[in-house]
Amino acid sequence: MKQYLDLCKRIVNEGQWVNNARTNKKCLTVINADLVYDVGNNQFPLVTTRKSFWKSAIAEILGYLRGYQNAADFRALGTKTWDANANENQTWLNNPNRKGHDDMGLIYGALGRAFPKPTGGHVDLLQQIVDDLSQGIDNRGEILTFYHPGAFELGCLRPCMYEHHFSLLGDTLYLNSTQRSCDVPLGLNFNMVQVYVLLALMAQITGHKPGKAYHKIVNAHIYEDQLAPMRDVQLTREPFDPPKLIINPEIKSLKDIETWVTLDDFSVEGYQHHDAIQYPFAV
Ligand SMILES: Nc1nc(=O)c2c([nH]1)NC[C@@H]1CN(c3ccc(C(=O)N[C@@H](CCC(=O)O)C(=O)O)cc3)CN21
Ligand SMILES: O=c1ccn([C@H]2C[C@H](O)[C@@H](COP(=O)(O)O)O2)c(=O)[nH]1
Repeated sequence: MKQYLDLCKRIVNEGQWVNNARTNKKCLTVINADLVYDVGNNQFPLVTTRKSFWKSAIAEILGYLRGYQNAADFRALGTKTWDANANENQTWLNNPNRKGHDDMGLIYGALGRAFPKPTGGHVDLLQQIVDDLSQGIDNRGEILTFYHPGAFELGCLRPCMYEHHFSLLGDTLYLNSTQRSCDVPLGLNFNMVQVYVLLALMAQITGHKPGKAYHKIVNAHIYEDQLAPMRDVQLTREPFDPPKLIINPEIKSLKDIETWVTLDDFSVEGYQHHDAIQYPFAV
């Protein structure tokens, strides 16, 4: 929580205004932030200075792991967070590659679970990583990437958290996640949860202890219409102690994640938080 608040304060105090053409809004921006989550010691990085809808964040990461590319599938899992990008962005609505209502196109897991090979065919990057890690193999390239510049025109948004690199040291699993662009009031609130859950789940299904997750953010910003609630409300509040995340120990394989896991398999213990803040969302 402290590292999140420090980043928010840094943007407010030192950020520079940058015009964003895609959203037609100005963003107060800093470059580079490195956050670390101690998954092994269950230091769940949940924001306490406002109510966090953490289940929605977990639904997003489950959808990515399943390779979903339709906002209706995300809604069925328990989050509406992709509705606007799928259905309200004029550039995407005008894109001939959009396959109709709720289509998000070739993004995130849809790419990572079927990454096109230059020689034809696809690779399921996630399945390969799970297979390697389950056998205790770390080939120093256990990288789940969602980044394919040739596919940008086929999706509603380029992936923000675009790469997750897993590493084994002995029986402990580590994760380095990289994010190119970060909406700190809204997106990061979710992304911290997702990096944490991704390492916790991958350790659980591959039979390892979770270690630390390292989250690198390149462009960290606050949109112009989010600045006042962040500076004048959220940053005036004192954080509470972090809660604990509990994951159903019956989740034992990637198949389990693909077939029966729901948000009921996750719970949070001891979550004390301040009131909700509704931040504006830039489509
Ligand atoms: N501008 C922007 N910021 C983002 O963070 C973002 C995008 N676009 N587009 C793609 C995804 C969608 N994400 C979203 C979308 C909506 C919320 C949101 O509205 N959150 C509210 C309530 C969530 C709920 O009730 O489920 C919040 O208060 O956190 C969060 C992340 C993250 N990503
Ligand atoms: O997981 C996510 C997904 C998206 N975001 C934010 C970061 C930006 O504010 C927008 C994406 O806009 P681009 O013009 O494609 O950079 O969404 C996030 O923080 N986390």
